[in-house]
Amino acid sequence: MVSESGITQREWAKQYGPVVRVVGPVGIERVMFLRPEALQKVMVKDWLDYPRPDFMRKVLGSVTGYGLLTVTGDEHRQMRKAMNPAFSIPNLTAQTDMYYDAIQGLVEIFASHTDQKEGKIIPVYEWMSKVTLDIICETAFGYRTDSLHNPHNELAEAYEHLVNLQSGTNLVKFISTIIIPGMPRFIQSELAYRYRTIFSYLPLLAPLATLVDSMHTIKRVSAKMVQDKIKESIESGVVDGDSELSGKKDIMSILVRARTREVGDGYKMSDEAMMAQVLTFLGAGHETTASGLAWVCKASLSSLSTVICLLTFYPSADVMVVSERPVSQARLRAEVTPVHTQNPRMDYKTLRDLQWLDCVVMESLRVMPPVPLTLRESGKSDYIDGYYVPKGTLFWIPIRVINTWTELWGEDAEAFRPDRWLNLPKNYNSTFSTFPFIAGPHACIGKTMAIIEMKAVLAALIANFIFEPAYDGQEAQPTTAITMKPADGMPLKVKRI
Ligand code: HEM
Repeated sequence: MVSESGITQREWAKQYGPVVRVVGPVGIERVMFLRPEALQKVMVKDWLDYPRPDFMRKVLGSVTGYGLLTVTGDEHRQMRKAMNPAFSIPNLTAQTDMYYDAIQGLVEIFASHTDQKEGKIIPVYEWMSKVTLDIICETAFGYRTDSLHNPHNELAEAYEHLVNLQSGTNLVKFISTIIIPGMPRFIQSELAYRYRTIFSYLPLLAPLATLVDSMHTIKRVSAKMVQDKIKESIESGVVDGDSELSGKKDIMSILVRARTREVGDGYKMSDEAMMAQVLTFLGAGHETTASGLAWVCKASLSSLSTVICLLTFYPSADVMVVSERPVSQARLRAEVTPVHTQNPRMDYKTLRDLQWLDCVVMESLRVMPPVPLTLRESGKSDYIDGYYVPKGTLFWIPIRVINTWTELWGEDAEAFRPDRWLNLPKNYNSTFSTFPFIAGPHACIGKTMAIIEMKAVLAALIANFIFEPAYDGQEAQPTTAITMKPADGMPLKVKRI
């Protein structure tokens, strides 16, 4: 069993093909399907019959609240309908400029840390985490965190502790405690917070001490953000019928304005649901984008690091051949620099239309998806892809395996090769051939925002800096847990251009 996320499943797919069934230690059946028709049935057509498993909702709920990421059925449908307008293209277009104060801060910090000759080794993931936290707080809540300049920002510190808990062992410990009846409610209580240090003395419960402590801070800050938004909307006299784009453009302001209208069948988002969305956006939209950016930096910012990265991820002779193709760095800088020089605050449309930037970001999300795997459970017995799947079966939705399936992407499927996006495989399916944001009613609501945000940060970095491996033989070290972040914080040598 390989510990890196999605790798074991990939080996199984290579050995057994697109349908794999595993019987676990206590007889629990797990299955994995790769073909588009099977994914279409489970994730799109019959999605209500294949919900997220209960334990997964409890784990996610304890960190991201009971918002869009955890609710299901009708409640999910209503909530999603209420939230979709806040993620519309016109709104994203209006929001893109809000990314740039944080991006400019990041560029200035990197510039002050580095020079043109020697460069300096910078823990890239740490800074990606700060810039994405500042961007999500600004765009989602109109709240200035400025964790880039404030190393002790309480929200940034709380998330750092929480994210550092991510490991396969901690996840197993956490799942086995969270399924105890009453536990999800208990760990959110004041009592658990007051006596949290006791957890650290009990090996199975030790990670809970950090979780309870961090979540207490995150919830306190989040509650203040929601209260401020509601107060602001009352003071500014939000009236029924205000359009999404009138007034403030952050997502919460739009949701507060949307509360003055019903989305049909009498649904209006409660204060509690608003609070859950804050936790959801912070939990789902921050670490994922930070990891995505860290991987794309490693994969694309210098031809040298691209070679090393390819050798590291995929140490095979084939890949070495691939890495000798004219690759990303020079091409990306040549594309981005003239546009960036004209206007460093590139708008939505410019970022969307830069072709090689798009290839690089999409290829990185394909090969190193920040969420490498998710789960579903069958609520009914049925045939899928010709196989009988009984009710109660656990499904791996093996995002990383789907993204690098040789049957579709060819023999070099695991190689980072952005130019494949200029000539997609004949049987490429835009919904099911790459799955970093999954598909169907539970598909990532922040997909377009995440891609545009990654492009904006990457474009600013590539126009200003050269990135190289921090040391000879540097290897990519993906963690194995819910998200796939670099275990070593991804140190890279950064030089000013
Ligand atoms: C590169 C960055 C991102 C990646 C790879 C990513 C990936 C995903 C994936 C795989 C899911 C489905 C999880 C499941 O159902 O098992 C998801 C759901 C979700 N994501 Fe993202 N995400 C990213 C960024 C964001 C951002 C920026 C936001 C918000 C601002 C966001 C908000 C959400 C929400 C609310 C859901 C739940 C959707 C629903 O069930 O209706 N994500 N994301």
